[in-house]
Amino acid sequence: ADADLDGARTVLQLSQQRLSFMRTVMAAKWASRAPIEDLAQEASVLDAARAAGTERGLGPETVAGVFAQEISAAKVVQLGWGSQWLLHGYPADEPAPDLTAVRPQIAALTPQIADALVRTDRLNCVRRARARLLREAKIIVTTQYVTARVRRGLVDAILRVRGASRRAPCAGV
Ligand SMILES: C=C(O[C@@H]1C=C(C(=O)O)C=C[C@H]1O)C(=O)O
Repeated sequence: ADADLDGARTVLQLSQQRLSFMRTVMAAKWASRAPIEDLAQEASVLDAARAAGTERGLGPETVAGVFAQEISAAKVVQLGWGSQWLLHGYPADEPAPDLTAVRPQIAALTPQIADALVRTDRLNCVRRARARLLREAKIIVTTQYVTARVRRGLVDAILRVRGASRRAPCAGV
């Protein structure tokens, strides 16, 4: 069961890494006047998440549920930067990044997150798992513009991840 908490901690660390790309993503969109939300890109992220889950014996929709929260978090952070630049201007002489260069780096985190999720499928057997993870999330997920609600969304989605087949009872976990 401690392994499950450990796996969840790793997912939170990788989520923090993923969110730390979002300032760059927003800068690229700002320069090209592209909207924050890109539904085609979201669909491809969710497809990759389902496939990664299935490959690892996880319920694909439960893995997609985690990535739905990753995406929602990503948009909150981008909106934070967009608001900041609307109010105060985009930083002088900061070059515009290339979105097509950043997205592969973000995509590379998907299998890593899925690997860590494999270790969390018995989290439901861990005492006070939600409270413990919320406390961890506050320490680990510190990207600017992340809110308590964003952290809660991530933690709750992690707690819902399950193996694809029927589970043994918690006794002995
Ligand atoms: C990160 C991006 O912004 C948004 C968030 C996404 C994500 O978290 O994967 C995908 C598409 C966008 O709605 C992006 O456009 O790549």
